[in-house]
Amino acid sequence: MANCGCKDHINNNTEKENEASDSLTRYPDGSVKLRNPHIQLMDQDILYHIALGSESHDLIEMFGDVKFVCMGGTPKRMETFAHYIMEEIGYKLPTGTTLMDISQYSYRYSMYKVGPVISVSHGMGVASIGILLHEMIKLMYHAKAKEPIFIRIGTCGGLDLEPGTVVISDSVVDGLGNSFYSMPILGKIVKRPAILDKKLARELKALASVDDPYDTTVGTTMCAEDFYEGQGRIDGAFCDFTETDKMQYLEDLVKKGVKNIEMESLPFSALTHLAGIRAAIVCVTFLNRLKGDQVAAPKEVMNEYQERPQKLVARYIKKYLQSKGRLSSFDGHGSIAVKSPRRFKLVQQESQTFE
Ligand SMILES: O=P(O)(O)O[C@@H]1C[C@H](O)[C@@H](CO)O1
Ligand SMILES: O=c1cc[nH]c(=O)[nH]1
Repeated sequence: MANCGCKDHINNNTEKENEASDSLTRYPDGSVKLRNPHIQLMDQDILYHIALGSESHDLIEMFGDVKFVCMGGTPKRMETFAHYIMEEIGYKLPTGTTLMDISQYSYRYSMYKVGPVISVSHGMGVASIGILLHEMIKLMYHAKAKEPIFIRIGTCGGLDLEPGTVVISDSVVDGLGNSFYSMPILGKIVKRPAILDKKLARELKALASVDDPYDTTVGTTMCAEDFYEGQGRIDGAFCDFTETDKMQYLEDLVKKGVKNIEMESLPFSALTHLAGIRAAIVCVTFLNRLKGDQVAAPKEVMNEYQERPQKLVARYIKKYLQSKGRLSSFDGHGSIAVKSPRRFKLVQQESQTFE
């Protein structure tokens, strides 16, 4: 039975329904099946916002080995993560080369590939991550990547949590408490259940160490449409509610088990679920929203906070690769690098078919 998105169906999927949905979203070898009959009929599929295409690039050769697609808001964070994961999985680039921003000439997102890991920026908010998700899911399909796992490495506002706490989402709600992602399509609201992989969330939580000098917790994440009024802030350019109204709303969220507020979790959980892709969200809190609205921590503190979700995700990736005996098997294959910044620019421009 099709999942209509109401709470009963979201929470009560039977094994049979799950199996049926697996066969809709995956080929027997684990590669991603698209729920869109039109794509197969197209001569080529241009992944416009990531500057790749099914005819202009050998996507199987470039991305067929991808196992993890990690995404986060800023190009800088995702470049940092690419270098960090390279170090952690013991990957060495050939001398004189550097990681290449594969999507540089889209001028939209930045993407890096280190062995089986993609690190890509998604920008801010539902629309921006939604577009990237369409193209990353199609990229996985064209590349015939097997059972890829998507992880969002983000930042957020915490609710009743010390700043710097790591929150692993196990469910997602919108500002009205609904756990589906709704958007108008052809003049009608389409609701898609926002579901994350609870097992993956537990596996990530198990990798938090008692020696970490911060807490790691699991809970519900609220996805807002906006940073200011949509997150109950009184410090935007507009505000028609009082501090008391705001505190009532935030305290009510706490009572309902909401641990953090960010801006991408709804499309991220809904579209990965619809594609049959296991997915998790790991965010660090920049502030405790019960104590204020302004993000005022010094830059160095925020930079260190942002490393925390990256550390947890790196532990997971390392453990996974270790379990497959693949941790120290990287010898220069599987990453996308360029010889020197100057040569890289020339090569990219020569091979660019669209901008
Ligand atoms: O992954 P990021 O840090 O972008 O996540 C949150 C949600 C918004 O995109 C942004 C707002 O500051 O941060
Ligand atoms: O409060 C915050 C902090 C970071 N990102 C958000 O969306 N909200």
